[in-house]
Amino acid sequence: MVHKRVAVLGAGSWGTALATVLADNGCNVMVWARRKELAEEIDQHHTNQKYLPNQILPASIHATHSLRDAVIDRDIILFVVPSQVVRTVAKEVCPYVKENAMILHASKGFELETYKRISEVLIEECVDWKERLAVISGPSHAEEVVRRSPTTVVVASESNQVAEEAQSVLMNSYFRVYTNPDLIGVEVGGALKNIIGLASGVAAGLDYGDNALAALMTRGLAEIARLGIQLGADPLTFVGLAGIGDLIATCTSQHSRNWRAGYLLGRGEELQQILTEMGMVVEGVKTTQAAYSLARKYQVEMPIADQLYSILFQKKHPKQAVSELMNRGRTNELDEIRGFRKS
Ligand SMILES: NC(=O)C1=CN([C@@H]2O[C@H](COP(=O)(O)OP(=O)(O)OC[C@H]3O[C@@H](n4cnc5c(N)ncnc54)[C@H](O)[C@@H]3O)[C@@H](O)[C@H]2O)C=CC1
Ligand SMILES: O=C(CO)COP(=O)(O)O
Repeated sequence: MVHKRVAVLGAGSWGTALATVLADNGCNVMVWARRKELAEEIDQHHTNQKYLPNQILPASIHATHSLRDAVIDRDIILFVVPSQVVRTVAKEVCPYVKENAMILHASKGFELETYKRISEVLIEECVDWKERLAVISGPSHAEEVVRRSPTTVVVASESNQVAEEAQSVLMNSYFRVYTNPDLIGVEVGGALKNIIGLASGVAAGLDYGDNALAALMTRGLAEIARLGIQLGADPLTFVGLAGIGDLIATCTSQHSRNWRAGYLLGRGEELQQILTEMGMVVEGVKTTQAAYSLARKYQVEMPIADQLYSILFQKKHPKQAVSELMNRGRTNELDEIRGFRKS
């Protein structure tokens, strides 16, 4: 295995977990943390108590508060910050990133102002990155990865060589990495599953059972695929790890911040209060806004996303939203998946 020099930009739960995988694989890892105290905690005490409590990190992981120092002379730059701040971080590091460095990202969302995918945002900020960029996605809760619990992910790139290089750097005995050429589908699947994760949490908060969960996941996947196909994705990607795989992990796990936020909404708590108390990124909230607009732009039906939008931003009662979903006009399952609908 080639031992690369990697910068991990973002010291939240997922950045720290991916840093652990890379350190286990013998890479020289430098994590960038926005807060100086967190950089010092990771660098000197080998912990990240806020995001991954009670976990001892490999002592070989170093951390810095300086973005410039983090990326200088690194072979791989891995972006793992919340989707809405990718552009700012990319703009700041672009001048310091080594020529030919591989650019990876693991963020799951769209940029709200532009509705762009994260790879599109990265390329806009640094056009040179286009040929050497890949995304990591799939069912991978950070809390389980740091325990070295068996996990499978997918890396997608338009360049097969870049995808295979990323695969060989990340893969190990507990972290199995598949490649996929469908960058669009993998990014869209990773982003949109958070909407259905939130909706599944709402259903649990309302004390609905397995039937409702199965309905949300199945019909949720249909609407993810409908929008994804319009955005240029390969439909088969949605039956892979970045589609159904991540949907299962998010909709059925209490590790999921999206599921938890949805659960509390279903229990009647206020969105702002939930987000403040959680203190972690809940990507599905902004992704629901993006999907609401994208569905209209591309004229795609996304009834679950639409109802979740009304719960989140228009104070619709979750039970009312469920009633409206159940009482939609009659339809044919397969026509809907294919995107055909009787008016
Ligand atoms: N946690 C997980 O298990 C997984 C998370 N992801 C994705 O990874 C991305 C990052 O998520 P997590 O690490 O889980 O988040 P987190 O909530 O654990 O931590 C957020 C991180 O972003 C930083 N941050 C917040 N605002 C910032 C700003 N303005 N500028 C720079 N940094 C800022 C915080 O300081 C913190 O380090 C998200 O897109 C998420 O969907 C993907 C797969 C698994
Ligand atoms: O993407 C994830 C697991 O694959 C993490 O989901 P949450 O952001 O909902 O915790």
